[in-house]
Amino acid sequence: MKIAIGSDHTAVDLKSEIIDYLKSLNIDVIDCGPQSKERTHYPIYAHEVSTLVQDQKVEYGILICGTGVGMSIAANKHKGIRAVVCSDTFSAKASKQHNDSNVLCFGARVVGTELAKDIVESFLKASYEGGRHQQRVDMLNELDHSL
Ligand SMILES: O=C[C@H](O)[C@H](O)[C@H](O)COP(=O)(O)O
Repeated sequence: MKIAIGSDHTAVDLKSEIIDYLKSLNIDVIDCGPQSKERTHYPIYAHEVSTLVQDQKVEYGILICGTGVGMSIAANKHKGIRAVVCSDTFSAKASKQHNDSNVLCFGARVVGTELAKDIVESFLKASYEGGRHQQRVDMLNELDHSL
C-alpha cells in the first residue's frame, strides 16, 4: 500500500510520527511536506496529496493541520476525493465503510500522537462495504460533475 501525507506548519512533528508509524506497518509513504515549521498554507499540501490520490499514484491520503478542517475543505474541492476529518476511531472506521473515504484528515491541535495513530489504524483496517452505500457514493460522484 502507498499513502501520500501532508501537513501545514502546525503538524510537522505529528506528520513525522505518523510517517514512522506507517513505515513500521510496511506502508510506502510519499511525504508532500512541509519539512520546516515556517508558517505556511494548508491548501498547498491538500492539493498535492489530493492530486496523487486522484491520479491513483497512491491509494489514500493523510492530511494534518491544526484542526484538520481546512485540509478537508481543500481536499474535498478535488473531484473524486472524499476527505473526512476524524478525531475518533469510530468515525475513521465508519467513513471508510460507509462513505468510501479516501483522504483522512485530523488536527494536531486536537488529537495526541497515540490517538492519531489509532485513528490511522482504524481508517486503514476498515473496508468499504458497498451495498446500500453505493447509491449514495454514486450521488456524491454525480455532484462532482454537476455543480
Ligand atoms: O483549518 C486550518 C488549520 O487548522 C490551520 O492549521 C490553522 O488555521 C493555522 O493557524 P495559525 O496560522 O494561527 O497557526
